[in-house]
Amino acid sequence: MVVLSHQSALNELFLVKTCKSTFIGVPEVDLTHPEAKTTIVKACQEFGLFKVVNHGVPLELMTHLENEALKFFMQPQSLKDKAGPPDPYGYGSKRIGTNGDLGWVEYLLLNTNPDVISPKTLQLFEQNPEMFRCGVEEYIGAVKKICCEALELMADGLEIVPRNVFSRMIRDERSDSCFRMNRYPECPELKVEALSGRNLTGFGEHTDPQIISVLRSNNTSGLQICLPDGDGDGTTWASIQPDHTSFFINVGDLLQVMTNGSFKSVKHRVLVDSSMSRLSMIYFGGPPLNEKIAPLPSLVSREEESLYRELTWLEYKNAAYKSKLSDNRLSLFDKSADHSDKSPL
Ligand SMILES: C=C1C[C@]23C[C@@]1(O)CC[C@H]2[C@@]12CC[C@H](O)[C@@](C)(C(=O)O1)[C@H]2[C@@H]3C(=O)O
Ligand SMILES: O=C(O)CCC(=O)C(=O)O
Ligand SMILES: [Fe+2]
Repeated sequence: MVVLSHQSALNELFLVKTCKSTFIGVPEVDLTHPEAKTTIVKACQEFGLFKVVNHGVPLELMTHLENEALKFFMQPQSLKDKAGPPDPYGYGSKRIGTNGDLGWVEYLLLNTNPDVISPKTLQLFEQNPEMFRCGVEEYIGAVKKICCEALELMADGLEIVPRNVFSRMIRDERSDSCFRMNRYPECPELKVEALSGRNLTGFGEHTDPQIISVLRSNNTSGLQICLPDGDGDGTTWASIQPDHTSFFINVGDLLQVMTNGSFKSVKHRVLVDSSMSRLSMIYFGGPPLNEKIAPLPSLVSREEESLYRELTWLEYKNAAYKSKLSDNRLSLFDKSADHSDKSPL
C-alpha cells in the first residue's frame, strides 16, 4: 500500500504529466460476420487494434480465471515472491523486464508451452494447483482459437493464400507464446491536490514484439493507444473504453514486418486508476523460435519494396528482451538502418 510519505518516490518513478486524451471508439468485429475480414484489415492498418464481440467464450470462463488470479495477488507478498523474480517467467512487481523499467503493476508471466515450463512457473502451479492448471489452460485454449480465427480472416482480407500463413505459427506445437496477468492496484493518492494533473504509469509505452496479442480486462479503464500522428503536432493518446465481455486484439511487431508495414504494431500503455484496480490477461501469440520472419512475398512485388530484412524470432526476441520498454525495437528489422556502429537497439 502506498502512503503519502512515498509521494516523492512515486513522483520519480511512475508519475507522468497528464496529457490530453479522449476515449475513442475501437472498431468492433464479430468474427462470424461476412464483412469481418474487411473490418479487421482496415482496423489493423489504421489503428493496429480492434475489439472482438460475440466470440462465444463464456463470461464465466474469463471471470473464473480473473478471480483465481485475484486470489493469487491478494496473498501476502512473501508467498507471491516465491514465484519470482521473473526470469522472464514468474511473478514480478513494479519491475518490468530487466532493463530498468518500472510500473505500478504486479504480474504473472507464463510461457504457454508446457515443454518449456520454467521452475518459477512450476513453483507457482505447485502453490496454487487448482487455481492455475485448469483455469489457465482452458482460458488459453479459448483465446488461442479466437486468435487463429482472427489471423485467418486477416489473411483472407489481404488475399493471401494459404489462409493459415499466420495462424500456423501459433498452432505450431513449438510456438513461443506467452500469457500475462497484470494487476494495477488503485492509487487513491492520485486524488490529492499536490498530484493533480498527474497520472501514474502502470505499464509504460511500448509495442508488443510478437505476432498478435489478445487482451481481456475487468471494467477498469487505463489502456491507451497512441494514435497515428496525422498533423504531426505531437503524440496523441486515446483511451480505450474497457469491456469485460470482449477481447481486444492488437497487432505485434512481427505482424507489422510480415505485412510489410501495412498493419501497424500499435504503441500502447496503461495508466493507473485512482479508485479501482485493473486486472488484465493477455495472450501473446508468437512463432517458433527458429521461424524466419520477413515481409510476405505476396505483399511485396519488387525486392526494393520490402521495408524489412529477415530475422528469426529468436534473434529478434533476444534483442527485444535486452531493450527498454519504449525502445523502437522494429528498427532492428529496418532495411534502411545502418546497425554496424551501434548495439542492436
Ligand atoms: C522491458 C521489457 C519487458 C518486456 C521485455 C522488454 O525487454 C521489452 C519488451 C517487453 C514486453 C512487452 C510485451 C509483453 O508484455 C512482454 C512479455 C514481451 O514479450 O515484451 C514484455 C517483456 C517482459 O515483461 O518481460
Ligand atoms: O495490462 C494491460 O492492459 C496491457 C499490458 C500490456 O500492454 C502488456 O502486458 O504488454
Ligand atoms: Fe503490451
